[in-house]
Amino acid sequence: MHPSADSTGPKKTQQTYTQNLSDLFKPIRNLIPFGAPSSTPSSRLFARVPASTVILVIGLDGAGKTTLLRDYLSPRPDSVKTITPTINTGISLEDLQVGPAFFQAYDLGGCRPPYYHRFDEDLFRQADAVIYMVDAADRDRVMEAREELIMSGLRANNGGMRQGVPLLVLATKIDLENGRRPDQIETFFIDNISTSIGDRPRNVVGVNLKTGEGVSHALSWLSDGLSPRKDTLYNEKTASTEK
Ligand SMILES: Nc1nc2c(ncn2[C@@H]2O[C@H](COP(=O)(O)OP(=O)(O)OP(=O)(O)O)[C@@H](O)[C@H]2O)c(=O)[nH]1
Ligand SMILES: [Mg+2]
Repeated sequence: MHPSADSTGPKKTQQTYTQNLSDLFKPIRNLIPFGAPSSTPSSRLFARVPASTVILVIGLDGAGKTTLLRDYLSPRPDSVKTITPTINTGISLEDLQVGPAFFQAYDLGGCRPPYYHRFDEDLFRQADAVIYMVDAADRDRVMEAREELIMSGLRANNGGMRQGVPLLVLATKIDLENGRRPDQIETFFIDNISTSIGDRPRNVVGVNLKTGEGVSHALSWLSDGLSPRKDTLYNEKTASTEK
């Protein structure tokens, strides 16, 4: 809870929160000097995306966000910075620069006051791409994960993903016995909510973050679509995956 909430009540909290929201990311930019870190497979993959591209990595707790950042995108685990916003939202972001791109990960969902969704919306709105991570083996929470995506990411009135921003759904833990298959996740996350998703590039890829299965395929799709000289690729791939 925001520290001022106890003394000022909910209305003031909302105002304070809104007022500070735009300042939230300034410290992140200041903390991480822009420059080319050592060359890695991931930095080469994202080398051609526009400078300061923001890729939001989001999903419920335990979906695999930290594993993706630390084990697959980062040159070293300690390259991932944990950022606690200047206001006390109870949420921390993990931030990682990969070539010209910034990956920002945080846990979406849980038991939170409603104004937290404004935080979600703001993050979604500034994103140039969204990686939405879903634990395919957590059958009980797949519905919750979808509701969170719709509520903050897609249907927000003044926030949410901008038009045309690509959505990559990563279905993790496909190695586990009780995992839903990627095509089931696709039906649930894409086909059944196609009106909310709208006309944007989208893809669903099943991954095993223990072995890396599926990861480079998924990240290549994203980097290809964000790289200016291949801007037609999404249209081709999207067309071929639509049913
Ligand atoms: N078997 C299996 N385990 C996975 C996979 N992906 C992630 N895990 C495990 O799931 C657990 C949670 O992964 P994290 O990367 O910490 O998840 P997170 O989304 O960062 O979770 P929070 O920080 O709590 O929001 C870890 O023990 C991972 O090793 C996968 O594809 N297969
Ligand atoms: Mg984590």
